[in-house]
Amino acid sequence: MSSKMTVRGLDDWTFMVSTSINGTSVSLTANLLVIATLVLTLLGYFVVPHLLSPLRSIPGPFLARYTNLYRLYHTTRGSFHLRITRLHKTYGPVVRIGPNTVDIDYPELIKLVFGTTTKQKAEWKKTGFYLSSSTRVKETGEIMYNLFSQIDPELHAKWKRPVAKYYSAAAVAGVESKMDEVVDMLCHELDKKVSGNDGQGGIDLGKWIVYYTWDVIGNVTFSQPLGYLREGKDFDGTLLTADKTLDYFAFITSIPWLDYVFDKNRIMRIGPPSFNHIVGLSVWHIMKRFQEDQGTEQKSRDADYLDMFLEARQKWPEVVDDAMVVRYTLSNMIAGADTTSSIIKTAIYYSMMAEGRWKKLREELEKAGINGEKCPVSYRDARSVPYLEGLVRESMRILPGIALGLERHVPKGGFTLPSGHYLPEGTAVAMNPYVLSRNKQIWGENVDEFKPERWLRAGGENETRYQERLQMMNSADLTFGAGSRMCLGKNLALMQIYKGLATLALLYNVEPADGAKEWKVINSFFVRQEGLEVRLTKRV
Ligand code: HEM
Repeated sequence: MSSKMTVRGLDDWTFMVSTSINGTSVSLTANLLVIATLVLTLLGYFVVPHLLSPLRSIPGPFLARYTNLYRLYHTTRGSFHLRITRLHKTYGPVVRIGPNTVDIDYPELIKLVFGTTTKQKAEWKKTGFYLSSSTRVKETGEIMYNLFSQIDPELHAKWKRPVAKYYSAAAVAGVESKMDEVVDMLCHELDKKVSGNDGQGGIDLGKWIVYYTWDVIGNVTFSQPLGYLREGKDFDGTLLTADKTLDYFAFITSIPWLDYVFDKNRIMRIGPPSFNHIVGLSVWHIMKRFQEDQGTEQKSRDADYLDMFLEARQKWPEVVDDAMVVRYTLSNMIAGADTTSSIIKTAIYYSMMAEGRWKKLREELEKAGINGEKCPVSYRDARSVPYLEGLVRESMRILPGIALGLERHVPKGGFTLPSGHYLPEGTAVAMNPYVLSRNKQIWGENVDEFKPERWLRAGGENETRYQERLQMMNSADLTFGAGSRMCLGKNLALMQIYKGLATLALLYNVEPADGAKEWKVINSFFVRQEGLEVRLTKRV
């Protein structure tokens, strides 16, 4: 009976094939074949690897087991930090967020994964997540990696050595006067806004903060602000391009090879808008500096980063050529402005949303003997005020400037997580500063509350207990990364943040503008907030 059926089946099949030649059932048969092939291919490509994967016992969303498209989709929506926090609430400290990617919420593993000791240094290498944040040079087709995007540990160490010292706290003190010039420019422009509208209408202070940080980066790198404060707008489109490019970087991190289709495609570049303009700007400044150096005029200004990079070129000729100088300037420009403005905006937003917090900041500054006549406030003074310290640290905790998972590959030999899950060599492990800063074991039940006081010594708390608590909080703080790939510009960023906030708090009252809408937080490659509408009035 069954063999008959089979034969009949075969007959039918033959019939269909033969009639297909005449064109009657062709589409049905061909469709069945295509669908079967597709199903088998999909099974082979997505399902079989999952069934065989050593990560299959790790919990996570269903789709993420099979494809990185899950992560790509949520990253593209600009709210991945919220999604991943929810996933950790559902699944616990280990979540599989891609076929080969696991997000972990173990603050105690920061030291190991990011290699904070010499022995562990560079064992857990950066993944392809970082590669896209480089630029393909239009003219030569070369991909220009920078200090951030270079994932080869040896090359990275070689590139970093000649310039690391220029980012120390002492070296950064040398560019403070350049920062002061830009703080003055910011206040000058804000004063015009205040007197222009009598402080009644709203202004988008967030925009002015972005202009401030980009102009600071221009001034400390090239001794020339980029001009956004002066023009009062994104006059050359660079800031919009930067936003779009960072959105693209965020999108591509989940599937880095796609970058060779869209951006680093040698045959026909499809998109996104590139940082070529910033490369061009850097090259222009470098050429100008060469010409100036050949002139007889004595340099009468403080050294800027370009001077330092050119000094490195002289001292380390085997590593630093002209292209490397461009790479260094690009690291400053790409990594330094939007990250910093994001933290300042968060601090202003949370200060003005809670009754009296902005005022308290001013009172604490004044209590420390810092008043409006001392503006721009010196970094040293600003750092001496514990409340400002608490405000800045809390701003970085509640919304870190980078809120995507920082990824590293598991090294040779694999690694077993505290949960007992084994991760083989090559697994991508992500640690997200946003997730870590919501770990209740570290921060307590009120993790979602903005509370600068958590960084200060509490009433009744003795010094030893406070120091222990502080150390615990510090060890879970990944805002600037950790270990050998820690943020090189941390001192520069902190100086901008502290000086900017202290000066603004002394000179202006800031309140939400009448009828202001809720601001929008976009988790791009860096966190970006839109719509910080405030009512600004001058105080002194
Ligand atoms: C509040 C502001 C900033 C934040 C939150 C921030 C955050 C970070 C983080 C998290 C990393 C490490 C990424 C990783 O390991 O996966 C990093 C690296 C880096 N940052 Fe920043 N950054 C800030 C400001 C700056 C500034 C102002 C500069 C330069 C002017 C800068 C330059 C760099 C560079 C060059 C690296 C790569 C360092 C290396 O791999 O050696 N950053 N940053």
